[in-house]
Amino acid sequence: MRLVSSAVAVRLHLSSSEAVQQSLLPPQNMEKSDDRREVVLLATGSFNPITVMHLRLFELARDYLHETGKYKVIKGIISPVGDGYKKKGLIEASHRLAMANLATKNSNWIEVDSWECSQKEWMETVLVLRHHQQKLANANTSDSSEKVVHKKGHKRKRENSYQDKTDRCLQESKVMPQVKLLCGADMLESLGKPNLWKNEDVIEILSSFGIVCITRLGSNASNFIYESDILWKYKHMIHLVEEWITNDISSTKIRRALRRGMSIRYLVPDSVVEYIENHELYNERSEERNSGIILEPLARNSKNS
Ligand SMILES: Nc1ncnc2c1ncn2[C@@H]1O[C@H](COP(=O)(O)OP(=O)(O)OP(=O)(O)O)[C@@H](O)[C@H]1O
Ligand SMILES: NC(=O)c1ccc[n+]([C@@H]2O[C@H](COP(=O)(O)O)[C@@H](O)[C@H]2O)c1
Ligand SMILES: [Zn+2]
Repeated sequence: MRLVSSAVAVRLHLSSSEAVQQSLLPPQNMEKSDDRREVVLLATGSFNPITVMHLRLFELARDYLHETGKYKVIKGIISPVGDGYKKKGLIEASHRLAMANLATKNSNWIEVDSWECSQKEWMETVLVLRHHQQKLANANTSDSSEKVVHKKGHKRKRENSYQDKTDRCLQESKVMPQVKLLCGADMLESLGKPNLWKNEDVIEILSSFGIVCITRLGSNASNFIYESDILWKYKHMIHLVEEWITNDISSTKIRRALRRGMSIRYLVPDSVVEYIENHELYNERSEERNSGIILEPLARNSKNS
């Protein structure tokens, strides 16, 4: 349930006499005021295949944001990249999507979204963030336009008066959840690779959304922020989360183990192990997919530069 400030809730839903009654009710009957900003965490990546560390990123980020007292994480979204990304060894999105769905089956807040990987071509991460932010905005607007007021025992649609619009804006600015990019420190560092990311995209990701970054062995996120002028400027939009229980699980290592016929049990969820076995995924042949092909963002950005 979405929590709105009680003042706004009172103005939106109640007549003045109801409002007076409501204000006299004991606190447990009133909608609790919660000033924390709602956040949706969006993780993009290959997920080739999904590992338990990908799931841990979400848990770590949520704990961290809740501990600040300023944010309330309402959803996590895993968005596997489309086949057009052309990364070496990237298997079909349909399999990566299916494995991610199996892996998140037991989570009541992390979901998998197929919008990005069902696009014909690879798309910049900023567009994926925009898409999910827009989806939330649409849901929010239709929610509020469907609200009804009770007057003389009748229900009617909210009027579209100036006051109504102002109320709605006030409510939306209060409750509109913010999509934030969730990533590991290696992905943060990739922002500095020539031709991989456009500067304007990095600026928009930082200024309009923000990043929650989990530390990773082999990467030094805080040093990278220090060395990058853009990241330094927007450092207030980057939440750096320390993973104390370090674990160097990566999809590359999972694929390597599989090629060598070694067990990957307990590194990925059991259902994913089973899916990989049943579909005979990941072997020397699949590792050669896209071999010799330039990664799409590199190809696209060097063409345009
Ligand atoms: N062990 C980890 N610690 C921190 N972040 C991680 C870890 N594993 C994956 N991530 C993050 O998860 C996101 C998706 O990563 P990706 O699908 O590339 O997995 P990966 O394990 O890094 O795979 P690969 O080895 O193929 O690059 C990225 O933001 C990446 O930084
Ligand atoms: N310019 C960009 O928007 C850009 C560049 C490189 C990678 N990415 C994204 O970052 C993620 C990286 O995933 P991998 O670490 O698995 O390669 C993917 O989701 C990819 O689409 C975005
Ligand atoms: Zn990676």
